[in-house]
Amino acid sequence: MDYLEWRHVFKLDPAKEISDEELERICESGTDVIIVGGTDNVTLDGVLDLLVRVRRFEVPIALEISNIDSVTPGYDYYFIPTVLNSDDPKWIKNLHHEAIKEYGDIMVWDELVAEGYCILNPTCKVAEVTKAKTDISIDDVVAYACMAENFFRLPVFYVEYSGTYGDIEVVSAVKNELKNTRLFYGGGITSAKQAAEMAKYADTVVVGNIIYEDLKAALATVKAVKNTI
Ligand SMILES: CC(C)=CCC/C(C)=C/CC/C(C)=C/CC/C(C)=C/CC/C(C)=C/CC/C(C)=C/CC/C(C)=C/COP(=O)(O)OP(=O)(O)O
Ligand SMILES: O=P(O)(O)OC[C@@H](O)CO
Ligand SMILES: [Mg+2]
Repeated sequence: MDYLEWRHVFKLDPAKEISDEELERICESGTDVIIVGGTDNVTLDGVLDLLVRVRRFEVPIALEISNIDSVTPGYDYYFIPTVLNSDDPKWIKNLHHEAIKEYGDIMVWDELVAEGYCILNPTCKVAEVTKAKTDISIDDVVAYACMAENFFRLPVFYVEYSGTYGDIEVVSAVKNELKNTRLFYGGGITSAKQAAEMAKYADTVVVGNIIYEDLKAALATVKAVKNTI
């Protein structure tokens, strides 16, 4: 699977506006993939609009499913989050159970990539929605990573600080733990310097909100990540 080689990801939120010119710069930036995803106001219209517009370019496109009503065929990959540090089974496995019961027969399993999320910014929307337990120690996070890799055998463990720059100690401890599962880091990257710092530990660095706030700064993260070994 190509995602094993991705170093840099731009995450586009289907609930937010982006002009054709800005989108072209993102798609032609040298990023490895565009992931389409967000927490709320994710609609089928928004998901289809980005699919059609990004398809004009060569970059692969993945949908990170946040609700079942906005899923459409046509994406290269489907990323399925399960929030390991949520206290509500809905976000760990119940929505997934419902989806598989309803659509299991038509699913193309090879296109699906399960992601074990550990959400660590207490004030972000996704933490609030999924009732994530964010006040946890580094040892707790490392244990979730170990669980993702060795117990559930998930291909991706996602350290999520959505909206705020994360703790490098946490990311580095998780990296030391993981052998096969890929480490995605996302949250609060606003500069090339921060992107390069996280790229020292994370296999894949995800850049989201800054696209909508400072496109030039967002574009600079691509080279920063790619140049970090
Ligand atoms: C070809 C075809 C149609 C195939 C698909 C078949 C199919 C139906 C497959 C579904 C398989 C399946 C098991 C689906 C699971 C369904 C589901 C709804 C699961 C729940 C996923 C989940 C836990 C969502 C919670 C939210 C979450 C973790 C979202 C990820 C994105 C994220 C963290 C965004 C960050 O938030 P953002 O919006 O950026 O925040 P700000 O606005 O504050 O920036
Ligand atoms: O939007 P930011 O804070 O860059 O976070 C990226 C991504 O991890 C969100 O799911
Ligand atoms: Mg966002």
